[in-house]
Amino acid sequence: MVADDLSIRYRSRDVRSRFVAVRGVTFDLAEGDFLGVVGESGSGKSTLAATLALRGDAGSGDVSAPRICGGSLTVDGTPVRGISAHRRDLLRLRIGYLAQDGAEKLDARLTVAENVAEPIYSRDRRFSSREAGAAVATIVDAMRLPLRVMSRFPYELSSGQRQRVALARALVLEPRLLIADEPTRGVDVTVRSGVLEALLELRAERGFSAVIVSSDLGVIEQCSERMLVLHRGNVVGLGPINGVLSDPVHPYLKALAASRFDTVGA
Ligand SMILES: Nc1ncnc2c1ncn2[C@@H]1O[C@H](COP(=O)(O)OP(=O)(O)OP(=O)(O)O)[C@@H](O)[C@H]1O
Repeated sequence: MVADDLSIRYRSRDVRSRFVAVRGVTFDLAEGDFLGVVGESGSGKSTLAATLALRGDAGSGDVSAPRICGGSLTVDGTPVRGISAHRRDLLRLRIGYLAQDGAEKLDARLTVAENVAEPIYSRDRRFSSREAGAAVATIVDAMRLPLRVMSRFPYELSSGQRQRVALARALVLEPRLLIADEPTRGVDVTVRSGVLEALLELRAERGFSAVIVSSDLGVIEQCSERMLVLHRGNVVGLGPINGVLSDPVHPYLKALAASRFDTVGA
């Protein structure tokens, strides 16, 4: 994936909220690379994540969806700006996407196993149920969830468990690229590290690349080598985490560097 001077805006009917939410993002992500995206609330992280996952507006007419308004985005060698909805849908199959509200979007009428299996059957209705069951159990287990949750309904789980179910759903098709917006949102601190370790183990096994969004620097440090820091829609830092925080000039980077020191000292 390559983003080159990528800018994203919303085109709400309300003129006051038609604005460029993310400006001039440039990075590349090689196979197996994990890139963390950090920033305070409203800095544009989810807007960027949805766009990278090709969930933005590509002629869908959805006015609430973010839209690329400058620069370019290339996924698997395909420039995505202006591609047809059909080609975009095919590309999407290679991307696992955990939206920020992924846990809330689980289907309350389906069990956990059915929710996780749903992308498999959306792709191929006649897929073998035995193979689908094995793929679901493997990924649910990898997300450090007890297998007994498979027969439960989402509302019977804790919010952190639901987030892990949503993450399992994003990974069940073994995507080449994962875009995970707050993968540890609501996840108990005692399990958080386990979930991030599980992602790293899966990377070692499957070799996928990922963009991991979090407002928590500790989460990013644990699962990625590089980070991109957003502040009010602008990139204020990009590179190896230690490098970005070693000599911060921007006030937000200074605050991030200080928070890291506090955490280490605590
Ligand atoms: N559908 C939308 N229409 C118009 N503006 C939007 C829309 N969604 C988000 N925004 C605005 O875009 C900006 C970036 O929002 P975004 O959700 O990407 O930030 P964020 O960094 O993910 O924040 P948080 O950590 O709180 O989720 C904010 O000013 C937000 O109000």
